[in-house]
Amino acid sequence: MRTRWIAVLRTPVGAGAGLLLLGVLLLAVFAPVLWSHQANAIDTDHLLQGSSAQHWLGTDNLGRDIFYRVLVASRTSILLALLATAIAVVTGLALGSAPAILGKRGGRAAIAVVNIAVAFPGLLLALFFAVVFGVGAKGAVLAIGFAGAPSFARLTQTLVAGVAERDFIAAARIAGVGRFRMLVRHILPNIAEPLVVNATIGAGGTLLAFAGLSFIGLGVQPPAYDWGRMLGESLSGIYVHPAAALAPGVAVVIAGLAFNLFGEAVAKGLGVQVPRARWTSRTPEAVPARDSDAVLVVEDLQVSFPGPVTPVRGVSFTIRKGEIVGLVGESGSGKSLTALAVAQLIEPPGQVTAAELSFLGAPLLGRLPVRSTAATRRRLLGTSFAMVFQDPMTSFNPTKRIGVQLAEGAREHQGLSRRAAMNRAIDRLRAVRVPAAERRAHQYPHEFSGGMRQRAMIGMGLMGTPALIVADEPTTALDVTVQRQVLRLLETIRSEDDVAVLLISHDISVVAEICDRVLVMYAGRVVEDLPATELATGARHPYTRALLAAVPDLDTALDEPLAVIPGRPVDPARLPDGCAFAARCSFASDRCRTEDPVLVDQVACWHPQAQAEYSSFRTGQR
Ligand SMILES: Nc1ncnc2c1ncn2[C@@H]1O[C@H](COP(=O)(O)OP(=O)(O)OP(=O)(O)O)[C@@H](O)[C@H]1O
Repeated sequence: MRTRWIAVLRTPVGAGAGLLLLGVLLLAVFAPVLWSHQANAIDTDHLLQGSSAQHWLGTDNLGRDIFYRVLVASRTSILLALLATAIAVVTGLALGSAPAILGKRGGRAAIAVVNIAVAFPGLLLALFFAVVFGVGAKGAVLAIGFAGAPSFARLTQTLVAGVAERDFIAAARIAGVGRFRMLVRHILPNIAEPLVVNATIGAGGTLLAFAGLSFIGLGVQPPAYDWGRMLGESLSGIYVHPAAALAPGVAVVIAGLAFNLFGEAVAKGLGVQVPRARWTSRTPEAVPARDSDAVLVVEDLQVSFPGPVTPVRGVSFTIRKGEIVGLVGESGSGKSLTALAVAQLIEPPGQVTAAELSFLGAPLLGRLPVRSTAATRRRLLGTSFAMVFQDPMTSFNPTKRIGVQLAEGAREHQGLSRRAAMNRAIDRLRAVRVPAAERRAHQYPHEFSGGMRQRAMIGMGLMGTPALIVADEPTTALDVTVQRQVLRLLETIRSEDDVAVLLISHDISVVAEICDRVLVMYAGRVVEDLPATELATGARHPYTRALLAAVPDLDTALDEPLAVIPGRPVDPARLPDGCAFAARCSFASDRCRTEDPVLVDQVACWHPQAQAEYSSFRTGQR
């Protein structure tokens, strides 16, 4: 990051703005020390004089030198502007990050407050607060600070929401990191840069606003003086002594420009822009897992969004100890939403309902059973549940060392000391075959290769004693060799530690390679559930068959076009009556177009096909 700032200062605009700002700040520090005497010296022989060799910009009504007074006023003007900016930023940061800390209701209230405050013109707010806090420098600082807060609150909200979407936040949430800690350690470091840049630009505007309040007599009071006050005092004589009125005005413009230009140059150089949903559910009674080996029981899971649109429509499955279950389907079939719902990562306005959603026998939805608390539910997920995301680059917080990120959850849930947690992190990195684990633990995510980052992500899941790893397209961003290594690693973890795995992929050949069972999803439903070994011969749903037929292999004729599934996946907002796949299915009958088939005997189809061998698909890799 430091090198990027240096690069900005090396550009002509960056260097110019930086020098100008440095000059203004040095002036604010040293001018009162060097020239207070000249600025305050009263010379009754030279009252209200124009420019002369002795007084370059003339004198005021007490014969004081305007030039030196403009220089000396720089400290009050800039200091008060910086103070007001600091108040605006801190208040804005507190208001803007409140939704991330306060949960659903408090968050909504904070957003409403910000929305209302933003709707008021800043100048009106400043005048209102100036009257509330009283006339004078203190009142003006508070007034301008609070008047500037809503725009920083909105900026913070936008930035926090942007970071909250990232996978490393989801990973930290699954690891059970608390809201406050999440904000301080994961979110704020990632939004600090745009905030600082915007605060710098904002300081220019604050300087101008402060001069405005002093100009109309609500800011700095005599005998103190700032540029605004000087401007106000000399305005009446602008036609006789223009320099006396123009000089403080020019000073405001130059100082304001210095902050603005510098902020803009840095924003441009760093690529900084100058400007979701929580858990609700039906409340089923706690249903104990019916199967003592069941790690995850999902019964009639629905995920919906306002529209209304229900991209996941009644998904049911059970994953048992040490089982690897594949969830496969085209893009948009609802695989990721299913995984996110299981991980409790669907945010409002998204809604999750299920007849049952339980993990290791504990219900994840609805009212908590007696003697259970939200903290125990969080701890259960934090220690026994792991999620691996598609993009290993976004899965880690870029500002923190890998080892620290792995250690964080262990410190929180297992109460390990800093050193013990770091030792476990190194041990887990070794377990996922990261070479030179001790050295690597002290490196940042960008120093890891893609495959190594993905393995480190799996290592993060292994910090506790996971019973289930949900891996959402864990190999899609990796090349084939690394993809194979990651799949092998998941398989090894399963066989060594009896960990269950839900592997999500749009690639049926990846799923077939390591899974025990395959769930095929289409338009938010599981349309077929079958053992992976039966994929080649036992698939009965026309959609599963179409997915299999679209996988090329060494026997695929090179001179013929690759098989594709005709048509496009359905839009969850516009589901047809009957079977959602009917429009693309060559076996569809009138019944298919009017009646929606349900999963019976592991297949949801009115015309399940007889078992057959697929020439173009092999599961022989297993
Ligand atoms: N926040 C949301 N609001 C409305 N619709 C959404 C939202 N998130 C996802 N969807 C819709 O839900 C459907 C299923 O999305 P999901 O991400 O689960 O698909 P997927 O099968 O995982 O696809 P991919 O492989 O591309 O990730 C998509 O049509 C998507 O547009």
